[in-house]
Amino acid sequence: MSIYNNQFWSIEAVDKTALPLIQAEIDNKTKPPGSLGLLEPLARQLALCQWQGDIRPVYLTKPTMLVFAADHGIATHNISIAPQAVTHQMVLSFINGGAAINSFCASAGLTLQVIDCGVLEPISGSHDNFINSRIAAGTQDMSKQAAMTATEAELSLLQGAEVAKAAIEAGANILGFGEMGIGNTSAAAALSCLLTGIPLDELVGAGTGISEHQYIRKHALLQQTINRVTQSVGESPINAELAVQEAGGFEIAQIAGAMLATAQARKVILVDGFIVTSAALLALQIAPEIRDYMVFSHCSGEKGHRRVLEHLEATPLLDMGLRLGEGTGAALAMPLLKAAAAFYNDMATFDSAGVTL
Ligand SMILES: Cc1cc2ncn([C@H]3O[C@H](COP(=O)(O)O)[C@@H](O)[C@H]3O)c2cc1C
Ligand SMILES: O=C(O)c1cccnc1
Repeated sequence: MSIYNNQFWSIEAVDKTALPLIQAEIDNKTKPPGSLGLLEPLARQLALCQWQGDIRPVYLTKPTMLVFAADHGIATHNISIAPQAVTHQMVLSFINGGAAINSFCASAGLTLQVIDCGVLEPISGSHDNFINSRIAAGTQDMSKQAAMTATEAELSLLQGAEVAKAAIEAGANILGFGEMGIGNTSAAAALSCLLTGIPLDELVGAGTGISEHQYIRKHALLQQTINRVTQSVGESPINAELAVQEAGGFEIAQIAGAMLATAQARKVILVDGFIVTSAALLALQIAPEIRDYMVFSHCSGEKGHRRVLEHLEATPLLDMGLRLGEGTGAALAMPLLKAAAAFYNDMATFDSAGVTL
């Protein structure tokens, strides 16, 4: 059985026959219909994901942010503002609590875990909030050859799934996904292009904020990558199995595996920015049913993100020009999920409050 097929993952779409009952519950709240905007479909989605045959409160238990990190061969071409060593340095900062994602997780009440999927230099020592899930010391340079082998790609999906399962077993029923990996806006752009057929021009952005000079080099390297792959495969878009090997990063592939395991357990997936969305594209191609469990937290300032969200017909909760990654957009959206659950659970109905229209 192929890991690139939902027969392997057995993800079940949510039970849409529950929709009228859930919608009626929302419409009975003391407010004009639809007046809570995007919070309403959000509450509906949470209720559908947790549906057990009758109307009951929705719960967000031990919300957890998983930040997957890895290095990228393509980054040796100086297409980021930072050298590859910064991936390792930022992972240490996540472990030590000093990064933006630490601040936002603390303020939103999220548990944070950091996962090394293939940072060049391994992290030494053991740490409470750190998981070693290494595949290799960075991917190969995708402009010249496939980023990873078939075995590495499969292992990435499986190991990512294990990380999510462990977080769910520890009590989480909602998982946010973040990433760290210098050069990974390049991997995300190439992967999104290969999976969707969206023109590369619309997907290559400034990442960390590179110069025009660097942008031209980044674009050329990504075009070289797409040409190399489409010439060898002979078609475009290509399937998830090939796309992840050719252009995936270890963190992106593990995020896709973790998302698949999250939906398999019928738990909610909180998608971050451009890079995490490229992992979502991968997971969606493997099991389209996963879509029901995905909440798109924000639209990043990275050029391709809006285009990919449009392609997915996804409405992000926030649009704040964030372009950091790490899971920051997902963490910032967490209070909105709590608010959606709160109004769904606690708000009075017209009957109970004695309000009549
Ligand atoms: C100090 C620093 C902290 C970061 N935190 C997230 N990223 C973000 O930037 C990287 C992607 O952009 P590019 O493709 O241009 O390298 C990823 O590591 C992403 O998480 C950071 C980048 C830097 C430099
Ligand atoms: O949207 C993102 O995920 C993003 C954008 C720029 C840099 N790092 C991440």
